Amino acid sequence: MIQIENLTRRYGTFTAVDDITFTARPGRVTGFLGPNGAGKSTAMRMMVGLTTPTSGHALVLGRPYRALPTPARHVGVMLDATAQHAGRTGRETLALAAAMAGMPRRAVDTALERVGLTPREAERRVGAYSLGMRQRLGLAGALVGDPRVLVLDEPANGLDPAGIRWMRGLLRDYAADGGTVLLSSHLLHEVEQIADDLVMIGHGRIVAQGTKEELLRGGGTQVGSPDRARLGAALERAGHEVTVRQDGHLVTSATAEQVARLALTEQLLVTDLRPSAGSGLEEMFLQLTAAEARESVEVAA
Ligand SMILES: Nc1ncnc2c1ncn2[C@@H]1O[C@H](COP(=O)(O)OP(=O)(O)OP(=O)(O)O)[C@@H](O)[C@H]1O
Repeated sequence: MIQIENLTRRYGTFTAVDDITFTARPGRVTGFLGPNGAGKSTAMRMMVGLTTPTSGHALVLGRPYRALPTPARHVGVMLDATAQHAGRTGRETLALAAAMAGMPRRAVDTALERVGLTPREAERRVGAYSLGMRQRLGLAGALVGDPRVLVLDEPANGLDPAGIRWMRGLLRDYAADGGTVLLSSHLLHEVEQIADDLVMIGHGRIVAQGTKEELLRGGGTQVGSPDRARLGAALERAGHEVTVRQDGHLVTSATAEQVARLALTEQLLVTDLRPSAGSGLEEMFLQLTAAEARESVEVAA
């Protein structure tokens, strides 16, 4: 379990992480999603004691990370897979991580097996690894202490679709055994494939959070109609939120059935009616982050 409460980090007058609160639960993979510069890495660094919060706190397994005895036995951390020492072999890198976690040497082989690096690959220098192999090695380093919690910054970066599927399987199994996984990404399709719960941030602030299903449901209904203006007005009179998309479709908080009933009552023609979630999390993510950007422009103005 990771509990983040009112976590804030300022650099001078710039607020990188702005009062975020969420919980990553055991048995779940939580995706921490946001565009570049949204504050994900800063928040994760605060979770693992590398950056001091300006205010608020982050608890891992009920304690601040720094108060955990032998933290690597409790929390597996991968912040930057490209930062590994290029001159060491994969096995040496893991042997060091295992020693620091106070784990026996066989933990190295177990971790290598878990991430699918062969003994031969493990004998090669990290400098010769592809980005995908480095991600696997980074993940092995996080797993070597057999922790109950994983904090992974952009773990899918550089993985091909088969690699992403593999990682999804690994993290799902880990969560199914009761583990807690928090992973960040700036790519929606990655998180969509891997996570159960989502926390989206933009400009340091949380713009949406919930289960993936909840957030998809929250996408509303899209409707096409030659009587768009009248249908939009009728939906608003009935208390539903309505926005007009660039392609002229309405997106409303009403369900498809509510739209259909209203159109029938009002004698309006509907030419397209479907859950807006069909357009994927991506549109919602873009809308949310765009809204966040507009808001900060307004605040700044
Ligand atoms: N030490 C620092 N001093 C000043 N500003 C910083 C510092 N660390 C981060 N920032 C700023 O905080 C903001 C958030 O950065 P952060 O790296 O947390 O974002 P991110 O969501 O992880 O982005 P990315 O996906 O690009 O890694 C950025 O504008 C960054 O420039």
